[in-house]
Amino acid sequence: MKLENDLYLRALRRENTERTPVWLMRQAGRYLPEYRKVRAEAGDFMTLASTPEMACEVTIQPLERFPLDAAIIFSDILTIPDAMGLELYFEPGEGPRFNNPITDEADIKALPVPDADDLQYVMDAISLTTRTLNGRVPLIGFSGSPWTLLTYMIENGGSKTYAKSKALLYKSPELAHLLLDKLSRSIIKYLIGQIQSGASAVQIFDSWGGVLSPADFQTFSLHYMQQIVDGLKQAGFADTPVVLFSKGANQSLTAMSETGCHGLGLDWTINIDVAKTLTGDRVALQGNLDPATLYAPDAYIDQAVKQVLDAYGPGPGHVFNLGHGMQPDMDPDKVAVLVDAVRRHSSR
Ligand SMILES: Cc1c2[nH]c(c1CCC(=O)O)Cc1[nH]c(c(CCC(=O)O)c1C)Cc1[nH]c(c(CCC(=O)O)c1C)Cc1[nH]c(c(C)c1CCC(=O)O)C2
Repeated sequence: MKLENDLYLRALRRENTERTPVWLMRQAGRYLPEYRKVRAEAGDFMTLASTPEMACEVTIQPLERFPLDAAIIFSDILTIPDAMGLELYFEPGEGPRFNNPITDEADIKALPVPDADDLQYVMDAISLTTRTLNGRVPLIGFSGSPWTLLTYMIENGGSKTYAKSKALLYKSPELAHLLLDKLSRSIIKYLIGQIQSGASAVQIFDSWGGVLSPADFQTFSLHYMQQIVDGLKQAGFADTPVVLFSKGANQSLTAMSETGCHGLGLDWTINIDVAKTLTGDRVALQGNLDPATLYAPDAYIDQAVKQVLDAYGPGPGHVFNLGHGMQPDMDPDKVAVLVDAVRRHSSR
């Protein structure tokens, strides 16, 4: 499909753009009253995510308010563990949980590697959203990284210490590798299905890559993201941009830039000019305003946006974003201020 606005894809390919494209992680969600309305009609999160008409509607909601340069399909990273049979649900106020958590070695050995068909509702949501967008902006597909999905599966939800996940890595590394390998094979199929359904680029959320030491990050996270980048290329999707976002893993940015991915997402704890030096001209960079900046007065947001743009400089390969996702208590009007600031300060 011919895109009316392909700034995001051109920036990921490090081509010159007339201004810096912008989208925001978690741009659809609870900070938008129109999201909360559809969410209430759906009843629970999985009904919302697995009903293509609803997923399409909430994907497009932020684009109706703000002139964003990309949409990201409304779904969740935990759809793969769900399709593996763990049965995802959300406990209000407690975050994600599984009805069938992993309890022992046999559970890991018995896990299937789902096909894209086993996540047909995601494929249907992507095709419907691509058709509805009708070329307005690119649609981003996504998945969790193998390591980040492992943590949710092993901890049965979020964690502060990742004690069970790390114990698995150190006590039973072969079992950890078996699980990470099953996850990366599932993710390759899932992302191929998403691209075939209409996604123009894919992002891998390695939200908890930063809780590993750099050496463990290499062995248990980056190695498997590399398999995914290679797997997509081998399957004939070398032209579809892949963005890796490992939060808190800035020490490994150079290694990540050597995987053959197109772009790296940055959290806000590194200056983007430093990241540029570490990654050379190998990748585009996405980021990296501290999301908490959205709690600041408008003039502060405006200047903070300008600082990130100035630090990156005028060269190609920058996609503006936050360093992590939007929070439910953020004010939508502040997003308008941010997006306007990116457009004004980056016009060339
Ligand atoms: C770690 C992670 C998850 N999910 C995701 C990540 C990686 C990104 C990150 O690091 O923030 C990814 C995700 N989750 C969601 C999206 C939608 C697309 C978008 O960015 O707009 C994306 C890209 C929707 C969602 N996924 C979820 C919500 C909120 C649930 C709701 O509306 O009830 C949304 C909008 C649920 C979810 N899903 C997850 C958590 C921790 C939660 C919050 C639980 C809670 O606070 O109750 C796991």
